[in-house]
Amino acid sequence: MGLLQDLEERILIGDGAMGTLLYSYGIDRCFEELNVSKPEEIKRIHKAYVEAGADIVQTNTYGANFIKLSRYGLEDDTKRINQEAVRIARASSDGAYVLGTMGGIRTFNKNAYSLEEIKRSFREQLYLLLHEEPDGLLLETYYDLEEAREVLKIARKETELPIMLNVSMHEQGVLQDGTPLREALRSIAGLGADITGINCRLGPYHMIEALTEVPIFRDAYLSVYPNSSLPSLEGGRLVYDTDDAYFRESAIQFRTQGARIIGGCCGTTPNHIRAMADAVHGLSPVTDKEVKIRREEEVISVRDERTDPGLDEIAAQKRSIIVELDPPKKLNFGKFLQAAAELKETGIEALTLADNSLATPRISNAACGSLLKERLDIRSLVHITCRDRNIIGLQSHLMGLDTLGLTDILAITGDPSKIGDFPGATSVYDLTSFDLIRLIKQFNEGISLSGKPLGKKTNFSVAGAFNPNVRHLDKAVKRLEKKIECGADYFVSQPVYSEQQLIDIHHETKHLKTPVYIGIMPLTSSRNAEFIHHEIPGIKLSDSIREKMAQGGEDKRKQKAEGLAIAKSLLDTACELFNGIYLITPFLRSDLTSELAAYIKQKDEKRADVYLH
Ligand SMILES: Cc1cc2nc3c(=O)[nH]c(=O)nc-3n(C[C@H](O)[C@H](O)[C@H](O)COP(=O)(O)OP(=O)(O)OC[C@H]3O[C@@H](n4cnc5c(N)ncnc54)[C@H](O)[C@@H]3O)c2cc1C
Ligand code: MET
Ligand SMILES: [Zn+2]
Repeated sequence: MGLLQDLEERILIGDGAMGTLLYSYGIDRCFEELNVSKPEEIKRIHKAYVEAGADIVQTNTYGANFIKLSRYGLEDDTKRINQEAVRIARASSDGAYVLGTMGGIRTFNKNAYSLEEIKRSFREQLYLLLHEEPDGLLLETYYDLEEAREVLKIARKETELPIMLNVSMHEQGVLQDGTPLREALRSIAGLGADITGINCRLGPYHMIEALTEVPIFRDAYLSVYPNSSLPSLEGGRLVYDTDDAYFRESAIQFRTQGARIIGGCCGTTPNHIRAMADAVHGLSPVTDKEVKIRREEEVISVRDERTDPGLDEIAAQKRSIIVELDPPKKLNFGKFLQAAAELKETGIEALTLADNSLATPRISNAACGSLLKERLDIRSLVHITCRDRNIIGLQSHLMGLDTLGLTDILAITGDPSKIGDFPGATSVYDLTSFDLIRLIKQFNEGISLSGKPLGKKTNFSVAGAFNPNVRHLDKAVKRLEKKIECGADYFVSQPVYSEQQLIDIHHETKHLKTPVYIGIMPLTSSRNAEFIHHEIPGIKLSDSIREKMAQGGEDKRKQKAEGLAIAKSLLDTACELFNGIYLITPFLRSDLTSELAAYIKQKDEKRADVYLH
């Protein structure tokens, strides 16, 4: 009898975790490779599950695909690892069905691998498994519905063997893109999976609750493979609680919810499987159930009114000056506040607050922005890098900024940590700057990264970074276009040190509908000029600028005067071409940027005079 005919009659028991039982071989090693190096061990585990009552065993091939094996340099062994896996499972199955297992690749980050790469890797493993003639396929732990659908289409085309596809929920009843579980499973059944359900990430409680909202489909059986519990971290290892009695009770409830295959995922052991097999032994499958109607989706229409126009809106209409003032590296806040107050007097629109620029810790810019707002009524443009926070931290930070009323954000990748004070520090990069811009705009719709309602729509206006100091300006502009597609409202550029470059940038960006704040940073000394010329990638100062700065010698007043004269000359051109001016304060020298801001104001007033008379 085949698996599907058997399922018509009765509930079948799946096996439990493989990976968890192999932790003793080292948490960072490739468990699938053990099919080749320790086949007896894998056999022992399969046998233990069959003895415990599993009707179905899955091959130890969860990550035996090109993408995952290449993390261990084992991609050339894909064939052998998969071949051996089916043979081992068959040899230890004692008549239980053997399913060739393939695991999902994508987690929350769709960009980590392209769909094409995933499909190629999947196809290879699929053919290898099918060649060994398993009794069916198990596609499991799919967090990403798009990926699940795509690989299922491939598998369905290639084989008539039974296919089970299990997704993993982001949270109870919802996938990571916000799709309700019910819809996700329905769509999988619609693509021809014979069995569909859930596995991993959550334990029995949330899976039972989630299944109450899922009907018993006509065209596919339901499956459920819970984790044993939430894991805790002990001595660098994930440790799961085990409670067989709880699993016995849970199996009864899975049956009530219409599950036709009941197994276990991470943390489960043969004891859990035995408990569940005993619990449903001899009980007929449930074919009818009352489906809980999902509570109405929370409708979010609340949005705080914005009191100020966005910095993009201002620059679209008139001169707008923003000034970067880096949060202090030390806990003395006085000089920073004093500089901010001085700059405020010049009538600038906002201060921009870097996020640990040059990968060096500074006082949190959210704290600085909040203080500036409260004490000096200054608007802040808060930079956010993708370097220092994972997607949990980034979302928490965004919620915090909204709570503090800091609604202007510059979304950037961040300087590489190896240039900073802590060269060995890990860099997170869960998101790219494109993803971060998209995420912020999603917050403006009141929706978190996972598609969960935030209870309120945020009101962020988002800038992207623009680095024109590259060999191919057109490529940099293409990045801007992509950032606009992601939702960027305007751009803020790296400093520019040549009039011709200002003209070129204007020419290349004037088709964009979003304003550009062009960066101008006064030079402070000849050494500073030489450093920028030789050590900052992409920036080349003209000979005449370097000579002028060199003429200042060691005389601080002369240096200042030269630096300001050069910046003013650049501003003469920049102000003709761009409404948005971004002045960068070097080393908290707000005397320099204050003077430049005043210079622009004066020029603009003069120009208005000319225009009026
Ligand atoms: C206005 C401004 C403010 C900044 N503030 C901070 C800050 O507060 N904290 C901080 O740590 N860093 C800051 N940076 C530095 C910035 O994060 C780094 O320069 C980073 O390497 C580039 O990030 P991005 O967001 O500008 O570029 P992205 O467009 O996200 O670029 C990401 C990657 O692509 C590369 N790239 C960009 N353009 C091109 C191109 N044309 N061709 C090929 N490759 C390209 C970049 O080198 C980078 O590796 C700031 C930069 C700017 C312009
Ligand atoms: N079924 C596989 C195992 O138990 C994968 C579980 S989900 C990461 O190892
Ligand atoms: Zn799992």
